[in-house]
Amino acid sequence: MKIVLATRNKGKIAELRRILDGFDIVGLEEFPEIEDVVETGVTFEENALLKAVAVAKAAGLPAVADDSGLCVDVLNGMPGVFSARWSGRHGADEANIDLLLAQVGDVPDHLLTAYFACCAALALPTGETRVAVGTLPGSLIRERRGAHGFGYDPIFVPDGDVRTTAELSPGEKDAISHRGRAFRALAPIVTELLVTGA
Ligand SMILES: O=c1nc[nH]c2c1ncn2[C@H]1C[C@H](O)[C@@H](COP(=O)(O)OP(=O)(O)OP(=O)(O)O)O1
Ligand SMILES: [Mg+2]
Repeated sequence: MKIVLATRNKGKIAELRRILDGFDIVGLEEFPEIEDVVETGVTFEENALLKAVAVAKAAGLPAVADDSGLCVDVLNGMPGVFSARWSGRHGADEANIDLLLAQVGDVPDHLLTAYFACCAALALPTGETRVAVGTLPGSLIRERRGAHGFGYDPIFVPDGDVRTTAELSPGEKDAISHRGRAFRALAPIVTELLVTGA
């Protein structure tokens, strides 16, 4: 059974196609008529469900969506659900990083703890839904390092490593990432719902 990947973020698409290896994934590029979903929620779960439900209904197929972001402790969890549009323009990764680093410019290094969060959502055309979450704890650095990944990866060092998530190989990132954790938790739920209808 085909599953639509309800995201237009190229970095996520690459990761999710690896993580959901074995599922029959079709991209949103096969549904050019489906409009972007406005992310009006204030939690990752709300936005992930908005995206999955809208695409499942529009495509008439099961859809999975990801809503994710970077939560910085000294900023009380911001940018959080606003991560993609933190600098005011959606998906402007470099401007988002610049603004975030300016905001923590006077914060001592040892207080730069943060975590990535992801909510993975599945929706059926009937409106039935499931969600799973994953997080990756770490801390921020003030200079960009690494060329892999996307978004805030060049300034995020996961706990237990000295490299940024942009310096990890794709497989290393998938193994520990918030997205890997969320979608590996969702995968058996997808199988159960699609195969057995339970
Ligand atoms: O592993 C990650 N490594 C680095 N940065 C990340 C990661 N995961 C999320 N992020 C950041 C990127 C973006 O600033 C925001 C996601 O925002 P989010 O609304 O979920 O995605 P999006 O609008 O780009 O695509 P879409 O909504 O179509 O799935 O968090
Ligand atoms: Mg988005």
